[in-house]
Amino acid sequence: MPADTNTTRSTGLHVGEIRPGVPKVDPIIVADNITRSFGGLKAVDVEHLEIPRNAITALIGPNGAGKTTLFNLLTGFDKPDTGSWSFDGKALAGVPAFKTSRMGQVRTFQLTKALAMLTVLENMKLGAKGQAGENFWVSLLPWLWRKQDDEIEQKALKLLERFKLDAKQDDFAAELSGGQRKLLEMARALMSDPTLVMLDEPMAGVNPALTQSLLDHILGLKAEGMTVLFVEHDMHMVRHISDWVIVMAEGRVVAEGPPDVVMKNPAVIDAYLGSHLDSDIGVVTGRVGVVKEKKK
Ligand SMILES: Nc1ncnc2c1ncn2[C@@H]1O[C@H](COP(=O)(O)OP(=O)(O)OP(=O)(O)O)[C@@H](O)[C@H]1O
Repeated sequence: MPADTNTTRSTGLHVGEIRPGVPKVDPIIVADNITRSFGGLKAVDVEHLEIPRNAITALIGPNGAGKTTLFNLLTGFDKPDTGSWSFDGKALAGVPAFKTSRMGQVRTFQLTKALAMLTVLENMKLGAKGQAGENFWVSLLPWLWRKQDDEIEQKALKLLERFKLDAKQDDFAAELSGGQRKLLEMARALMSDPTLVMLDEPMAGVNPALTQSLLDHILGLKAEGMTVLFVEHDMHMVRHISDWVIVMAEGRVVAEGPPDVVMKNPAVIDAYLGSHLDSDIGVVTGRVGVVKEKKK
């Protein structure tokens, strides 16, 4: 992958004045009037939102802002009360999760108990799409599914090598460290050759020793032409890795823009980001265009 592409922040992603809901030059997701309530609580109330293609977008906001609920809606794991949205120009409302993933939109999952009881390689194989076993007629022809199984295994092993988990292929996923689990979640997502990868708190529980590796892998996805959308509380990561930041609060998009612009917005800093903006992990990622300003 070209080194400069890997570290260059994408700019010029939006059209016109920066504001919540601003149109993007080349959006991969376009969402309109998405609402989802739980009882009397409107967890998500998004009027218009566009996610830029082949860029890294962070979705941030305080606890309970609606980030996970929006993620669930966009990926078909939950149904909105109202709204429509498209992925790559195709309408997605009402499309279930397994179909959105076949269409190229995949999300990572925290390792559940059941998945933790499987080996690393078995977890990877579960991430493959269009497996022969899903097709009744093909499943009756053992030579067809055995060949496919071999191909899936080869692909899984290649990815495990890339994520430096090949030595762990026969270990139970439960035995992995927090950071290795995150790498496995990402590697498993790549089994379906996605165009959009949605990461759920990729840095949560990651030991600093693996931070750089994780960041490099995420930058690598973009360098390969994928789009990344992630929910994250780690503001250092958000500042340094994202090309675009979307801020949610109380279900709504309250701000969005390039990280340096959003994070200089006093309302965003005071209300949502707290005061830990004074240190910098630019040295870790080596990204160009790193935000230098420190909060006074
Ligand atoms: N299944 C549910 N049933 C009832 N209320 C829910 C459900 N899921 C989410 N909520 C509520 O919706 C609101 C938004 O929650 P959500 O998990 O989307 O926020 P979040 O921004 O992802 O928060 P966090 O950063 O803490 O993960 C919260 O008030 C939450 O309690």
